[in-house]
Amino acid sequence: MINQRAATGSAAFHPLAGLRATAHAASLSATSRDNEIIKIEARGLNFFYGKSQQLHDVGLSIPQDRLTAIIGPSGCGKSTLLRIFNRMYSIYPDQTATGTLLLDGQNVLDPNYPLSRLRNAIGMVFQKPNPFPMSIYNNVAYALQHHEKLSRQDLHDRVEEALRQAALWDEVKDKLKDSGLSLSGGQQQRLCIARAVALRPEVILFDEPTSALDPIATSKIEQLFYELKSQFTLVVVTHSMQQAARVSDYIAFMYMGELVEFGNTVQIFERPQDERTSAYITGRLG
Ligand SMILES: Nc1ncnc2c1ncn2[C@@H]1O[C@H](COP(=O)(O)OP(=O)(O)OP(=O)(O)O)[C@@H](O)[C@H]1O
Repeated sequence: MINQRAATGSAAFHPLAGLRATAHAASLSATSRDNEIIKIEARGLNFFYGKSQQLHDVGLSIPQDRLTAIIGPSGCGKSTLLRIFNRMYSIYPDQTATGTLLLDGQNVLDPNYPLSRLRNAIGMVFQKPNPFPMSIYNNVAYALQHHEKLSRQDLHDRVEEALRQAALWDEVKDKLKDSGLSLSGGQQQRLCIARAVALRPEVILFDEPTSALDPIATSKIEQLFYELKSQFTLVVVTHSMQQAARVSDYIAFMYMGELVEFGNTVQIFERPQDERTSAYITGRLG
């Protein structure tokens, strides 16, 4: 595997199109998806809400320690696909997924696959920041205490580590006992990210994580993605093509329940292979 981290970590932005600057583009074109370690792989994935099929034969490979953006018009199935990755749909009795979904080569749709393993491996951050109605400290400590037996000092260290990873520590270190709900929207979302990373998952799913935030808060979260992907595989559903161009290494373009195209970000924007992808990124579809 060719290591792209150095290039992605320092990536500047293309002044016109929002695509990353030349150095990063060169590294992407020199590295095909085949050279990546695949973290999640879907094969022949179908999804049904009751009898209504909303995903059709989806296949894709999500590389480890990269950011993959899922884009496409409203209702094309982006969130539905994301929620299969952690089997979140399975709490609803009428929702069914068929096909194969491999996490590190093991099929998580197999009923024998331990849900606890999936919960440990995959964290999720939602569109609307949803801190628990408790202190900033306890928002992060709560799940940790239930997952692991930690001494008081170790718990504190893990909370601090997670808040630092979410780029929130400096803003909250003097008010850890304040309510999580007293923070701004952007800070609340970073608190939710801290809550997710504290459990040390391998993959973090983000469902439209910035669509409820202002541009400055959005920009902080986008910067954070660069830090996080050195340790976690990130999958981000976004409505914003500009955001996908700014932050992603790979893009999955969906249309009407199908995965139309998957490729590295520069290829998708500069050389889309499918007419529907081309129409979407140029604003003719959507
Ligand atoms: N609980 C549900 N029951 C029945 N159909 C649903 C349900 N949730 C979503 N759908 C349908 O499944 C399709 C895909 O929805 P999904 O939310 O995955 O799309 P999306 O691409 O994430 O959309 P958006 O960008 O608007 O959030 C849509 O046609 C939607 O109406």
